[in-house]
Amino acid sequence: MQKIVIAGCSGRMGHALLEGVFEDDGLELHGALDRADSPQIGRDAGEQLGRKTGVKVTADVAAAIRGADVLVDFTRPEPSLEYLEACRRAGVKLVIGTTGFSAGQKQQIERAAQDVAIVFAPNMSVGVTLLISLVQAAAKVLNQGYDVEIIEAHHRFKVDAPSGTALRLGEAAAEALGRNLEEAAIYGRQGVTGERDPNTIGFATVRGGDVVGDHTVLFAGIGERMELTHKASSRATFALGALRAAKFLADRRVGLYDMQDVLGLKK
Ligand SMILES: NC(=O)C1=CN([C@@H]2O[C@H](COP(=O)(O)OP(=O)(O)OC[C@H]3O[C@@H](n4cnc5c(N)ncnc54)[C@H](OP(=O)(O)O)[C@@H]3O)[C@@H](O)[C@H]2O)C=CC1
Ligand SMILES: O=C(O)C1=N[C@H](C(=O)O)C[C@H](O)C1
Repeated sequence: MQKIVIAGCSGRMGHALLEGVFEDDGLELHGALDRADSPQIGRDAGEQLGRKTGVKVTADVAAAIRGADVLVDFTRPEPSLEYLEACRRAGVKLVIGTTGFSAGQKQQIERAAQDVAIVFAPNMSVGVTLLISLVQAAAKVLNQGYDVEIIEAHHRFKVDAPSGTALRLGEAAAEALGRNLEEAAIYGRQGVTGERDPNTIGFATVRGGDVVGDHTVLFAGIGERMELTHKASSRATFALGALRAAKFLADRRVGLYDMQDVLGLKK
């Protein structure tokens, strides 16, 4: 039985993860973290889902992870890095699904992975993990005369843009095309922009309503265009992927992994 701590347990993904843990006989809810000023602190972690778990929501990370196997984090970059350091010190493995990290913050995660095993991925769904490989394959063939544009749509509550997934898809395309995404990326256009630079990779962001998460990678040439699209219709897909990642970590002591490692898609 793997002992799981859920960080951000009162959030949208927190609830999906709790449901996933309740339905999995191989997993046990060991701890539940939320922000110190959350009204859920001190309440049973299952209360909002009509369940009694015996685990109280806390902001005390050291107490929550004591004796745990894996912390699963879907929060914000700042608390995520705080949990990362606590887990590194305590030898507790991590699944990090949070997005919106800066380059420096991502390096902090890389460094921590020298001491503890971590799965870090901006999208834990099987479909998007496969999409990353498909984009790499497509970009290698459509490497001349095709403009690459990435379009994503999410719910009105999302706080970071472009999505972590869109950025990862951009990295996959850039790598396959021999480009550096930092130099190639164009985040939105306005005014007299001039003709499109063929070396760029464009990003377009849509926010509205309850869209769970849509991503399209467009390869647009003269006379044809190809679109690779993934649409998530439930957060359960991300939660199941994250819990699969937690199980993958059972046999790993240190190292930084992504969902392609978890699904065995790396050559
Ligand atoms: N990798 C993947 O597959 C996926 C990644 N994500 C990412 O996961 C993250 C969370 O998404 P979502 O669940 O929709 O977001 P929510 O806002 O619904 O949940 C975030 C949770 O983190 C808590 N939180 C926020 N700020 C702090 C803080 N300073 N300290 C401690 N806890 C805090 C929130 O508490 P409170 O409600 O009290 O503010 C809440 O419980 C985002 O970065 C999102 O992009 C989302 C879906 C899939
Ligand atoms: O915030 C969300 O909801 C999601 N965030 C992730 C991202 O930024 O890529 C993954 C998913 O699309 C949902």
